[in-house]
Amino acid sequence: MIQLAQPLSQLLKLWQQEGLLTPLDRHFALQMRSLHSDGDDLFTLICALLSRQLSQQHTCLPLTQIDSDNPLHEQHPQCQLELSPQALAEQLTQYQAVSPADGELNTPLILDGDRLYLQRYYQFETQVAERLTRLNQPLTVAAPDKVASILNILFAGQAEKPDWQKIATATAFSQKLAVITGGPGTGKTTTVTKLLLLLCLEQQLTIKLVAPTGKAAARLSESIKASKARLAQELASYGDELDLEQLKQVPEEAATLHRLLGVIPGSHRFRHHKDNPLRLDLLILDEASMVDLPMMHKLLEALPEHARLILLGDQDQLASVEAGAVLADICAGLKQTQAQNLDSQQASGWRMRYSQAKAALLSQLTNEDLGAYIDARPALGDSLAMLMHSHRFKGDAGIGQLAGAVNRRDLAGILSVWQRGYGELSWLEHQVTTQGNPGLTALMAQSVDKYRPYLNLVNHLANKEQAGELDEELAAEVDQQLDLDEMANQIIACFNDYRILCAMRAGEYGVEGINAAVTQALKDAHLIQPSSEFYAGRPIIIQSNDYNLGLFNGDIGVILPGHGPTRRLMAYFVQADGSLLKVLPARLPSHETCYAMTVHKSQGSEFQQVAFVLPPRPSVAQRQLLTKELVYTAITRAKGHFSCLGSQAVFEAACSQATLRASGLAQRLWPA
Ligand SMILES: Nc1ncnc2c1ncn2[C@@H]1O[C@H](COP(=O)(O)OP(=O)(O)OP(=O)(O)O)[C@@H](O)[C@H]1O
Repeated sequence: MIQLAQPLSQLLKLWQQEGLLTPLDRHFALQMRSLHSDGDDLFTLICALLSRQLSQQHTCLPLTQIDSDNPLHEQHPQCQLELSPQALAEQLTQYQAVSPADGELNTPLILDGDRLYLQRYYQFETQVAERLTRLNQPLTVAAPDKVASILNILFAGQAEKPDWQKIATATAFSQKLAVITGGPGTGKTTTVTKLLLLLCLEQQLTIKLVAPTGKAAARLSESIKASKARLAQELASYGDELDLEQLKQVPEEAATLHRLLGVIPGSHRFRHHKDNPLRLDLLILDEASMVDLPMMHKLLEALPEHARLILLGDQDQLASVEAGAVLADICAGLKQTQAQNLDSQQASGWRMRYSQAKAALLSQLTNEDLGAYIDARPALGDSLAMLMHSHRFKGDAGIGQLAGAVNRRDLAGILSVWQRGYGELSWLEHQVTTQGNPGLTALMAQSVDKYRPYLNLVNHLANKEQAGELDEELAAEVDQQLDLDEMANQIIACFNDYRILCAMRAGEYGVEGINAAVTQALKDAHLIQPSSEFYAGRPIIIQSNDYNLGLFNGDIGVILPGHGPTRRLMAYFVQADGSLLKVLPARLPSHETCYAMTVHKSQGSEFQQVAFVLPPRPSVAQRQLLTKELVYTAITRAKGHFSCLGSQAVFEAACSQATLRASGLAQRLWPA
């Protein structure tokens, strides 16, 4: 059944040394071998492969994807399987540790068709699918004509036909689950704000807004506030027809998911769960693409049975850092092959699928003809709404064009966007020689220039600090005059104008190398004085959760002189509600400098200007991480300017590779 060049325990060690397995993968396999089999090599190998899948953020091991000639993808294969996937599946069910999906499920491993799961992940996946399917149900619309007339006012003067924002609002109003997806600037927040106003006009609901990170929650609050202000202006002339006072009732404060679920310090469990559900009628979750399968499971478990759920996000962005690609799986049923793609509005490769009843109701509410989108098997389609048209990247603006071409994996299109010479795009070419890399030197010069306004503000504040050290009374006076908090807010906002995003962590062109290089360049330009670990102006990113302090993985802060006569250095963070959190540097959980950060960590954030760094000569392992979702996410973090330090070959190779996460969720939600 299995051919090995050496005893398996030696091979496991070798594979770990070669980076083909993590230490955890090897230990898991050895543990399972000793607990659940009498040293069976096939079983042990399969356990190692399953654990490796989980380490690579897949939720299961599809047996059909195992390369029987070279299961570990080694350079010189040392292991061969002599079983077809079917025979392997049959063999697996012989082991006591494996049970079939329709069985008792009290074994550590579950085999569902050709997919092998850890029991826990099988349960996460099936329960998430079951709850989403249960949420996919229509709500009674008591007064459809009234709702239709309000929608007409909310979406008056829209040129787009059909008006997908209006349809999305009607979908979310009339369905217990709504998933509103779209790229940056397609109007997700605008749509949700109009929906919230419609709900406030029609019903009394307890509504909560959440996002996966503090940064994303803060941005959601800001966007909703801005959108409410725009809406108030747009609707000013409709005061007789709409009770505009209700706009004030539209909630705008967003919390993090952790905060909503109630963190219990020192525990992985949350205060809210199945037996202590959240107290709300409607939950709106933004940046849903960042939520992994286990977290989505926890959230759905804590959602009270009667509650409605709205997910917002961009299905084309990087999948979650941990296992699964939940939002992409939810949208999977709308993905079309070229031949099925009948209509230019959905030219992006997506097409809506409505039941007859839903299409009729949506047509009644929106006066849009949706007959072309009726599907005999709509599955989750009635709950989905996709916004395709970006209002941010107007006309032929470069960032939007580039993001679109990358998303379509259109290499000729990508090249032509770069060649058109848009002012908002710039390319820095790697020219690595023994003398150095002029491309990197140019990136450093650009970064000194872009971080200069931020550091000038910091130094302005630090100079006041010196005045404080000299004289306590004067310091107190300066405190009053200055409103330090306001200044800290300004400084953090200024820091967020520019960011370097790296494809990877390690190496000269990863976050570590680029941070060291920028620190040196800023020091040479006399903008910072990094004589000790903490210095005024050092930006930091938190790397673990500290529930007591209220700091979470990915939170970004800056080190600044604090209040009071001593003006000790403090780390300042803007929290989800916009308030400032100040922490003594010595108390910070693990953190690192963040002039540069990974693209993964940048999800949920936006910057006026982004510089993206690709490695000049990626290793085999690094190449696997370079995907079109990574490049798309990096580009769409930029609002005003995007530059890339790279080489054409690496950029194109990354854009040619799409992320594929093994999961059974899409099939459960969209049965064939
Ligand atoms: N139908 C529309 N017509 C004109 N402008 C619009 C329309 N919808 C949205 N906009 C504008 O586009 C910009 C982006 O809208 P919005 O913030 O709602 O998008 P979003 O999808 O939530 O973006 P992000 O993904 O960045 O959060 C806003 O300035 C908004 O005013």
